[in-house]
Amino acid sequence: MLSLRKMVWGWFCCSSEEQPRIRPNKNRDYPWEMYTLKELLHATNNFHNDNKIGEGGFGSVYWGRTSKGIAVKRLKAMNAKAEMEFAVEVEILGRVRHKNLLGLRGFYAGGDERLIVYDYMPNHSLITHLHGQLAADCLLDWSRRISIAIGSAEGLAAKKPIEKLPGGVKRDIVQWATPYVQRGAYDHIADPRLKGKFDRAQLKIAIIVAMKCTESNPENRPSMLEVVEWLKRGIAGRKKEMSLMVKDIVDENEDDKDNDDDGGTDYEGFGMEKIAPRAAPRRKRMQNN
Ligand SMILES: Nc1ncnc2c1ncn2[C@@H]1O[C@H](COP(=O)(O)OP(=O)(O)OP(=O)(O)O)[C@@H](O)[C@H]1O
Repeated sequence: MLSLRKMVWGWFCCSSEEQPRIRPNKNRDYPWEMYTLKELLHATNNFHNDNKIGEGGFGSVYWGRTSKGIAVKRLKAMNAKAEMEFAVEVEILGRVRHKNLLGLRGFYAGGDERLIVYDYMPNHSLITHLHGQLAADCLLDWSRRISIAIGSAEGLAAKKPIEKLPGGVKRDIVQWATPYVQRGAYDHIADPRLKGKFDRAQLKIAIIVAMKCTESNPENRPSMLEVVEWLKRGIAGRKKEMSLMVKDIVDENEDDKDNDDDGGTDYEGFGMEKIAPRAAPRRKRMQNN
């Protein structure tokens, strides 16, 4: 992965010409198109605010119309990080076609403007369905949630090489769940809106896999192919493996506590704010699941 990073860095970092260095490859390794700025300005009504459909860490996303609906991400301030985001996104997403991965249609790079063009996804994001404005309309039941988890893992497994999360990001994602895992109280981690309607064995494996994926040491994390296999095959025949994984999680948590000298999380280098860890939930009755 490092070599890929360097490669794309080299392509973009020093580029100040109007023409981008990436060009469509005639042998079809790269199926993306190169758009002109004029085409994308026209499609998005000059990036009109009414066309804006979202905002991410690196820029705004606009709905646009060409022959079909497109979403155009317009990167804000061009700096080294934004160049990297652009290069990695075009290079990695552009190479992979998978039914569960957002299709990258093409890009524009010229001067200070970096635009990435995707298929338009009309059904909103997963987070909108789970916690946002659509959460009240229709509850995603357990079987749909687990099939989305498996589908996402399959999509990520297809998208290789993929960078592993750097160490240190664990707490914000799953740290709050650790005390429950230590006590085997998996039910407490489930979304209360499911009202207990979930497959307990699947829930348990999903939680353990999520925790393994965020281990501090990237080398201890499973590959996405392993994740797919665990989520699909479940606990059957691997109880021992599961209990070893839980032990690892508990041990790692103890190590984290020992190394934690200021009570905060070290996000330096990730462009994220320092966030205080969530308070451990009050101890409840032990549950064996
Ligand atoms: N292809 C798309 N179709 C429809 N809406 C999209 C599309 N791509 C992005 N969006 C909307 O724009 C928002 C911002 O997307 P963007 O990819 O910039 O950021 P992100 O994935 O949320 O976060 P990050 O910047 O960290 O990658 C999304 O949350 C979504 O609502």
